[in-house]
Amino acid sequence: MKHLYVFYRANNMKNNNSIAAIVPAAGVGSRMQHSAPKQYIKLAGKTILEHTLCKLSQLKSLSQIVVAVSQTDPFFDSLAHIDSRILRASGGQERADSVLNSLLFLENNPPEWVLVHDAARPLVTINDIETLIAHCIADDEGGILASKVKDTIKRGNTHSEQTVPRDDLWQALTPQFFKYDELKNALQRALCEGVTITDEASAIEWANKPVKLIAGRSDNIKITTPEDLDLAGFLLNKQQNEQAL
Ligand SMILES: Nc1ccn([C@@H]2O[C@H](COP(=O)(O)OP(=O)(O)OP(=O)(O)O)[C@@H](O)[C@H]2O)c(=O)n1
Ligand SMILES: C[C@](O)(CO)[C@H](O)COP(=O)(O)O
Repeated sequence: MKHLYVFYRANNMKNNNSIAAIVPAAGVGSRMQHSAPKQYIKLAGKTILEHTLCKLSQLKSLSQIVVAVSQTDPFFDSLAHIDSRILRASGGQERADSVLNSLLFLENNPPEWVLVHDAARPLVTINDIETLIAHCIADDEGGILASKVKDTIKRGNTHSEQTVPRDDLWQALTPQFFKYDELKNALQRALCEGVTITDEASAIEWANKPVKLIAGRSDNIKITTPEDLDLAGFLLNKQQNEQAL
């Protein structure tokens, strides 16, 4: 019995304050209308996914970088050179399924925290990620990068019916940073009950747990439609030039 207990502890105990990154990269990019999934479009010399992984690989605090890709993804092997911490998990039908699969992939040696970051957001800065992690760990609460809505917001379909007060409106960005157990349980339960989950915070909110809003740069855009490509390419080049100085 004692042996069994020791075996259980060794295999299921979380490393204190350990952090694994999860990168959902199994989407098809339907809104991009490109021949390949958008994460494999090349901008400023690298694919979007390579840019994202190069950013995360600068974070020494990460124990693993789990990338969820579709089962037929032919490109994953070409990413291994970026960082030895990169591991492959299976993508799912929706983004939330890809994240849950990645959490389950980590189940045998779970980290204390997970940092979930879209493959499609290569412009995130290390400074913003470190700020998010520091605030959440200091307060022992999960949170997300978000940017305050800047434009006047209208509600309506063909005609504007209302101007929506925006004082407390934020755009959700990634990374989103939560305790491993809390996120896995919330996501599993919410998906089981058929709740629509578009980001990790929506699962945590549904579970009535707090989500910190940490102001991040609004140019951490999610590359979604063709008109995002020129802007993202310009900003990636700018970041690379600044880093080279
Ligand atoms: N089944 C899915 C769907 C999305 N994603 C990932 O989640 C991130 C954000 O999703 P989104 O921008 O919506 O990507 P796509 O689903 O690829 O785009 P679209 O909705 O236009 O098809 C992307 O990095 C995408 O690869 C994923 O891992 N698994
Ligand atoms: C997680 C996310 O990037 C936050 O903005 C977003 O929810 C991804 O999905 P979307 O359906 O494209 O909003």
